[in-house]
Amino acid sequence: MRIIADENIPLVQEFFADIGKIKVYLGRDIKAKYLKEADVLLVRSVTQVDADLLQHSGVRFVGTSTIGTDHIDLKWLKNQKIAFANAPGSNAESVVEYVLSALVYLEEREGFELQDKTVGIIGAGNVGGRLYERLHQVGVNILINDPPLQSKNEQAFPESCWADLDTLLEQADIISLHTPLISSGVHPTHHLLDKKRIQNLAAGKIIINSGRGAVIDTQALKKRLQTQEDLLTVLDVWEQEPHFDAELVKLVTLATPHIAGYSLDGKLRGTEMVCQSLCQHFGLPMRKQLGQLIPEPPLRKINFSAQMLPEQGVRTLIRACYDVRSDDLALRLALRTLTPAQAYDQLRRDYPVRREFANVRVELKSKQKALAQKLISLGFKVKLN
Ligand SMILES: NC(=O)c1ccc[n+]([C@@H]2O[C@H](COP(=O)([O-])OP(=O)(O)OC[C@H]3O[C@@H](n4cnc5c(N)ncnc54)[C@H](O)[C@@H]3O)[C@@H](O)[C@H]2O)c1
Ligand SMILES: O=C(O)[C@H](O)[C@H](O)COP(=O)(O)O
Repeated sequence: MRIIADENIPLVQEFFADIGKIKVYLGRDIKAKYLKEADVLLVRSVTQVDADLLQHSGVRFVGTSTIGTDHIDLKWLKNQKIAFANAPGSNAESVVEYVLSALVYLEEREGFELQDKTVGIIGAGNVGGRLYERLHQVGVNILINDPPLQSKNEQAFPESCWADLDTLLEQADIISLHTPLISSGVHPTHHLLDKKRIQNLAAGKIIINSGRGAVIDTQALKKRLQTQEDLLTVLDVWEQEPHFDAELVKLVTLATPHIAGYSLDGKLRGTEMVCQSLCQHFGLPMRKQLGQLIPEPPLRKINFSAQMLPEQGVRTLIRACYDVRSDDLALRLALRTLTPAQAYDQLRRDYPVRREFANVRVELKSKQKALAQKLISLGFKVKLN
């Protein structure tokens, strides 16, 4: 089997070398001419997969080791009977940890307690649903907007959580977007936060977008931020990536180059899931397991003394695992010398190893039960001594 793959798929050789002959390219450089003889195409989100790329190829299976599929022409693949797999949920935990890191930063900077705020989650699937679980367990009030899910399964969340979009935008202090990018149909998400909704947002709201850039009309957001500096904004995703608006970066509170899902655990889960789907499709045995291949985390254990207060403990740990400020700073520094597209590709290619909270075992004294409960709710492993 001949496999063409994005070189930024981690452990691509380890997972796929015994299945076929692999040739890797930069995702943006994968061209139709390289695919003529190929059977399998493995991509990430930067490769547009459509008729232009595949119509003269022999590709029978396309895998994207990402959650999002807006870079894939799914309808065309289906019509051509080309098998397809993505990696649902693979990096959902990583995105949730990104949001938590942003929230603890904003909490400290702005001097509020998350427990006193209402968080509105728009899109409550793998990412939004997990975020709900984490925040709900630590006592945060939550509203949810997800019409497709609500119509399928009203019981997915308590009745009091469901809100229509405009009610959520009005009542939530913090709004976190986790929908796919959908441009047509009954529930499109393209510019879901349009000019009018952005203008109507009350001062002081926090907007976090780690879904897809074009779910917000970012030109309207830019205008609002230029005229009234009264919103706090965290943007991981942008319109027109990688050619995003560097002026908008200057106006937002935290700006990162689409790395919310970039924990090593999340990326590797994506590789493994696509490998599993490929093996299943071709009736091959799955010889590799992530558990055998994933490296040891750099931080494995943290020991807190009895003096550690719950709030301080939570912040310290979240930052020890992942501090979103470092990604924000790296982007702002890179933009001093590079174009947005150069900065975007370079920072994502050279992304430092980031591991998920569950890799860290926190040792506490047996009387620190309140802190233990909070940490478990946020995804850490805890041992009481
Ligand atoms: N920034 C990153 O690094 C990163 C990482 C992973 C995923 N993502 C993005 O986040 C998206 C969500 O990921 P997920 O794993 O939760 O996907 P998912 O498919 O599990 O959940 C998406 C949810 O959005 C809901 N939805 C669809 N249209 C909606 C609408 N108009 N209004 C409100 N809700 C709507 C769906 O019903 C679903 O419940 C992905 O599609 C991807 O675009 C970004
Ligand atoms: O959809 C996803 O899984 C994420 O957006 C993912 O993190 C994108 O990563 P990329 O493929 O752009 O490297």
